[in-house]
Amino acid sequence: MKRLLLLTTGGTIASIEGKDGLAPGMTAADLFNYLPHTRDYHMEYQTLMNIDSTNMQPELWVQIAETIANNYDHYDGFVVTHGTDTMAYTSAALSYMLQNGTKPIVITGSQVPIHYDKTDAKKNIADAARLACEAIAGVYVVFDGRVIQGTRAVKMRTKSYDAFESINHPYVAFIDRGEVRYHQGVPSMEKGELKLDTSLCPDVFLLKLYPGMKPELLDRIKGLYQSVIIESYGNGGIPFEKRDLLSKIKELIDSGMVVAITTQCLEEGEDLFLYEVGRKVAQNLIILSRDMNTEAMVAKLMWTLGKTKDLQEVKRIMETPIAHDLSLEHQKESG
Ligand SMILES: NC(=O)C[C@H](N)C(=O)O
Repeated sequence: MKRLLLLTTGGTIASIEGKDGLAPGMTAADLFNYLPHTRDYHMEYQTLMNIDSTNMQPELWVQIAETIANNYDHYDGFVVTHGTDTMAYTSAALSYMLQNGTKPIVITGSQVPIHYDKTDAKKNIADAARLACEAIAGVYVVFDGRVIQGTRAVKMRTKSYDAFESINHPYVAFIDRGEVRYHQGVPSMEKGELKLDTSLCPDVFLLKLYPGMKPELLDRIKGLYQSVIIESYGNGGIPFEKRDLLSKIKELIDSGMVVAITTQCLEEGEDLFLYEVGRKVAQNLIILSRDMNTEAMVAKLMWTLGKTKDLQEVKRIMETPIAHDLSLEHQKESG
């Protein structure tokens, strides 16, 4: 019989109606009571926090990661319940902070509170516990029967049950009536000891580009942040005519800031070298996102800056795949 640890953090799954609207109010014991009785596992539980995931912070990621690491030897798998709004950031952050493990860490939540008659919560938490019994390693999001690599989940829908998709990466598995069907075989496991690395530097600014943006904005973030991720357009270009953002970016880099370029397009990633508007940027020391999603970029950059401020080294770590967060084939194919 597997030993599982359920850690609850709040979110809609644990929410009840308060006078100001839905807010988390159920404990880990309450959620545990909704799980089906089974002989497959023995589960213990702990209420870690009780927040709407809108209130999630990098320091709380560290708390979740440390709790898992501290209990790692005592359990075979972990289920973390979490609000959906920032679940993809947390799943990515945990993927970086907890590497080289040998056990599943499964994050789930729901679109509808668990105590409602019609809810996706019961299925999601049961599926998550089911996956946590598997002999696989790493961080996964389980939602609506889909198993998604922790670095590849993106919340696509605000209300529907199929809220999450796996972006730029195959689904790991599907869970149907308690049966786990792996999509491309059981994920292979690195043999080793769990490596907990929670050094984070949250000085990461995220900027979505739009026609008409004032380049002077970037002067305001100098000193306030150590880095900026720019969600540019399409394959990844930066305007250099009229409102000249390109010169500002050069200034930022010269001042020692880390600048990363990603794209507003969810699928297929950036390809900065394709167009003049991109190649001009690429002449600078820029971090390339390849086909990483923004949630993973934010978490990875915070995690990387927690280790080094050396731009070359930051670039090396950011552009190296960790926990399947980016595919190197991606640019070979398109370039
Ligand atoms: N469905 C949800 O869980 C949304 C909620 N606002 C949260 O992220 O905590």
